[in-house]
Parts: sequence; C-alpha cells; structure tokens
Amino acid sequence: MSLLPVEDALAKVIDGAQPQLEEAVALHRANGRVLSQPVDARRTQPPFDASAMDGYAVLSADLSTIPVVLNVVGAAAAGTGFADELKSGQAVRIFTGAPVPSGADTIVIQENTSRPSEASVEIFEASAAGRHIRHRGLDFATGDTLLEAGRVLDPAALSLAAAGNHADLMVWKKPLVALIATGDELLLPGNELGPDQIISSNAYGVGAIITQAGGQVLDLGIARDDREEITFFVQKAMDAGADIIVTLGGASVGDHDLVNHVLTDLGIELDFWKIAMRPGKPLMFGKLGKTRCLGLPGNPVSSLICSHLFLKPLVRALAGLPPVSCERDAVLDVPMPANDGRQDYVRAYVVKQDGIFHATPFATQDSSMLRTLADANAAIIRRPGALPALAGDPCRVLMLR
Ligand SMILES: Nc1nc2c(c(=O)[nH]1)N[C@H]1C(S)=C(S)[C@@H](COP(=O)(O)OP(=O)(O)OC[C@H]3O[C@@H](n4cnc5c(N)ncnc54)[C@H](O)[C@@H]3O)O[C@H]1N2
Ligand code: MOO
Repeated sequence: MSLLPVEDALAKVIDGAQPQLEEAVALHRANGRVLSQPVDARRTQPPFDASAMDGYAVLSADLSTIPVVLNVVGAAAAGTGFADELKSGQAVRIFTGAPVPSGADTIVIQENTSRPSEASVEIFEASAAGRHIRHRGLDFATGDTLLEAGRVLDPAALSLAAAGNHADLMVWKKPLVALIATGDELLLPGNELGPDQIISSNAYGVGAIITQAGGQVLDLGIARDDREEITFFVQKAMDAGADIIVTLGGASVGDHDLVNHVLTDLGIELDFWKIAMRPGKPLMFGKLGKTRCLGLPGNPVSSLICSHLFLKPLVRALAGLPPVSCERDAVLDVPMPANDGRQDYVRAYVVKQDGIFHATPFATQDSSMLRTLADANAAIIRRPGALPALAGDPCRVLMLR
C-alpha cells in the first residue's frame, strides 16, 4: 500500500484549523498575539494643534520685517496650554507638544531668537504660517480603524493601540497543546538512570516549537507503556481543554506501541497513520471530538522534524497566525544518492555564499541522533523517487533555525 505523501498529510492536519476563542490581554502581555477584533481610535491624536518644536508661538504676519521684537505674554507647555488669545505684536513661549494658542499660526524655533528682556523676544528668521505645527488629528481621529483584525501585535502596533486609549486588547486565545511522553524506559532530566533507561527529551524541543508557534504547552509528563495509564493521560488532557494532544512515542507497530490502540478505544476519527516520510513514517493524526491528536514518533529527530512540518503550522493556524514557509532554494555541495518512495529530510548545514544557499548533508542520518540535529541548521528535502543528484544541482531545504 502506498503511503500518504507529506503534502497530503499536512493538508489533513491543518484542514479547518482556525482560532476559536478570544480573550482580553493587557498591552504589556500582548506582543506577538493576534487581534481577534479591529482596534478603533477612542480619541483624536493630537487632540489639538500642537507645537512640534521648542520656541515661540506667533502670528506669521508679524514676521514680515525681520528682525522683529515681540512681547512675551505667557507660556504654553505640554499639559498646560496658554489660556488667552494671542494678538498681533505678541509671542507665547512654547514647548514641544504644547497646544498652539488660539490666534497664533506659526512657531519660531528657539534657535532663531534671543531674549533682550523677560518680557520680549527678538526674532531673526521668518516662519511661514503652519510651520512646526502638528494639526489636530494629524495621526488619527476618533473612530478611525487603527489596526485590522488578524494583525500580529508588534511594538508599533502596541504603542498605537495605547495612544488610541486601549489598556487591553481582544486577541485569539493561544491554543493549548498537551504533551504526553510514553515509554517504560523514560525518566525526566536530572534523574539517576537505571541500566535500561534513557532521558525523556522530546517534550522539550517539541514544547519550544509549540511556544514559538504561538501555542501554550501543558506537559503532562511520562505515561508508562500501559493502555490504562495512557488512557488516563489522554483523558487528563481532554479535561484540561487541550486543543491539541501530542503523544511522543509508541506510534509504531511494536507490542509496546499502544497509542493507536488507546486512541482507537477512545473513539478517534483517524485521518492517517504512517506517511511517506523519513524520519517520521509512523506519524498519526486524528480527532477526538474537537480535539486534534498528533501521534509523534518516539525517535527524537523524527519527533522534532514532524513538529516543524506539521505541529508548527497547526498551532499557528489555531493561534490565528498566517502560514510561513521555512523552505528555501539551495544547491548541493556534494552528490546525493537516489531516494526511495519516502520524502527524506536529510539533516544538513547550509551556508549563504554570494546570495546562494549551499547545502552539505551530514554523513550519518540516524533518527536517534540529537547532536547531529542540533548541529544542523536545515534539512535537505529529497522528493520520493528522486534520482541521484550531483554536486551543484539545485535542491530545496527546510530551514530549522
Ligand atoms: N517493525 C517496525 N518497526 C519500526 C517501524 C516500522 O515501520 N516497523 N518504524 C520505525 C520508525 S521509522 C520509527 S520513527 C520508530 C517510532 O516508533 P515509536 O513512535 O513507536 O517510538 P518508540 O518505540 O516509543 O521509541 C522509539 C525510540 O525513541 C525513544 N523515545 C521515545 N520517546 C522518547 C522521548 N520522549 N524522549 C526521548 N526518546 C524517546 C525510545 O526510547 C526509542 O529508542 O519505530 C521504528 N520501528
Ligand atoms: O522514520 Mo523513523 O521516523 O526513522 O526514525
């Protein structure tokens, strides 16, 4: 039986995935979140004609002969304007951000003046009407749409929303992703290991991919290779309201690979189990009610490559984030052999030279080797049935960092 191609598997994983619930978050916690509703201005900015410079507010008509001496009749600072109307022959000391007094139509910058006395200012350069004045509503007016729904909040967007008088914003809730490691051999990092035991490492890399993709991790720890225990963990994830349940390991066909049995007993609507990919062939995906279940293979490299390819786009879609492609065009620096029927993700190191990405695969590709994966910054994508390739041939790479 031919296995499901990677593209078809991805289409099934992200099918219908979109954000569901919204929540209000304070501005300081909103960076990187996705707006679920547009943000409208609750005020006009600036709310008055404002000075853009430190200097003097005057009437431009008074500057037709230069130099000229005017009477300083008061001051306007940001936060405290000048209450009266400015008349011909008068000047008001003004500071950046202060309301321009009524009657004045231009600002003379401080550098073009001197103060012969407390009560007078001498002006050396003319200033045209409107100069150095930011008109009311220059930035935005009450009711303007400042940010569209779907906008990923960034520093400028956050300051703009604050300026529009919003203390918190409506954003899509982060999808909750429950992680369940399975395996009698596993212990958490930091423990004393018995002779047949290893460290459960997959949850940490997979968790980081989830967080980077805009999700929230609920690490439920390690379930023994026992149907009841795995069932208990899956139910715990459901009770916590997980949007996605990710199992780590136990996805294959061995006597101790129980994830498929457990999910079947719980009534999973299975989309696929096993795909045409290396590493990651035993990948499993389906739905328990509205909860999406992704069964990742236990081999550490397989679990991380599958997370880059399937979990990341799913989490992003549920978080309301737009799809991103991490694929690039590159050239091979060494020859590569023909490929079989599985799409191969060959751990590699890619360097950019004269604008071109050059890819060199690592010699050993075992899917248990985390050190090779950590050294790699990309995976060369070898299509199913690809012919032998020569050094210099074009290729596609998946950037991992
Ligand atoms: N007869 C067959 N055997 C296997 C096949 C197959 O098609 N037929 N597929 C192989 C492939 S490919 C993979 S990948 C693995 C995946 O198997 P499982 O998902 O069932 O994973 P486990 O057997 O539980 O573990 C595999 C390996 O990974 C280690 N592991 C598991 N969980 C973790 C964890 N959380 N952190 C670190 N390491 C973990 C585990 O100790 C094993 O060494 O199946 C092949 N077999
Ligand atoms: O295809 Mo499995 O994922 O090697 O190691």
